[in-house]
Amino acid sequence: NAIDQVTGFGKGVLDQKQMFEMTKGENGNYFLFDGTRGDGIHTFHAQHINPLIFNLLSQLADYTGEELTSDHKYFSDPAAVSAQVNAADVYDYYKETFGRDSYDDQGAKLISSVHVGTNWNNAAWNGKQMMYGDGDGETFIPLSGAKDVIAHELTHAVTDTSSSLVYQDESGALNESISDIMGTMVDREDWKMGEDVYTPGIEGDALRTLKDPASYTNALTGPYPDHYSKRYTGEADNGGVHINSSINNKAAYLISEGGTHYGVTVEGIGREATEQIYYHANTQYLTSTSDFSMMRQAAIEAAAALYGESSAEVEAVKKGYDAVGVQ
Ligand SMILES: Cc1cccc(C(=O)O)c1OC(=O)C1CC1
Ligand SMILES: [Zn+2]
Repeated sequence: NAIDQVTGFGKGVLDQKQMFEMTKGENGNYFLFDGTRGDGIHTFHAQHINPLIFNLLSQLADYTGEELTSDHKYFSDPAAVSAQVNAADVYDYYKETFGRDSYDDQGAKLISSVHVGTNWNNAAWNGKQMMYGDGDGETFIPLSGAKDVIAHELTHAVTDTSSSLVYQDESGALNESISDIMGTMVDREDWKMGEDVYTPGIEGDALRTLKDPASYTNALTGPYPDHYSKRYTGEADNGGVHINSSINNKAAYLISEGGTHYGVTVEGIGREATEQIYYHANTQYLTSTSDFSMMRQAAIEAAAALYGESSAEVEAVKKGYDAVGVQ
């Protein structure tokens, strides 16, 4: 309860000093439970269990890894410190920006497990909790170190408790895109995804970019698609959910920042209106099988409900989707 809440200290994955809420147990040990947000934020150590096994244990037995304790107020596990701090920041973003109390709007406990697998270059929301790999040190450093990654994973949980967009083909690409959009909204400084934990040896790159997706390439399609006519139609990656997400990502970027794309000029409406439109589209208009055309319609309806039928916001949404070839 509240009296056990104390301030913890530690360094994050990027070696930054962090302070965070944690709990003092009866035996005087401290552990990474923040009881001040919803039903709590709790970070555990997965002991490098194989990711598939960990995922199974998590689904079948609510297994969450081992408690991380410290006999004083300093925590020395950077991956765990970053997971706890970034989860709290993302909780605060959803509460302050949209009035949403955790991913289910019922205060659901935010559980993260770090050190999943060995040098695992992945992060995931597994339907019950977040799982973070340590990365292999070349492609990734511990993935809980990036706020946009945690916002991406937690937005998968928001999507699963709202539109439930099926993680396949066009609905799956929208599921992915909404996670990227919220990731870049929480980590407000840029339009890149994962830049803080991706390829420590290379400056300025990222896992994906929303600003100019075609400037990055991937193994499946080469340049990421920035127009519906360039979408990937193969089977890999659940029908290209991490590929075709770039088409909707580009639309969102244009709606927020404006620009001219394939001859279509969009007057940007800014991050604040854009995040509201996508949050309302995801929680009130989209359904589990929505495709790109329905995404356009849902964003128009959300903008009209929020700002008026003949608002600049509605106009920007229409032009943004015109620019990426989605009617
Ligand atoms: C690193 C990674 C691998 C596979 C799936 C995801 C996934 O969560 O879709 C993933 O995490 C991300 O994409 C976050 C945004 C950087
Ligand atoms: Zn994702």
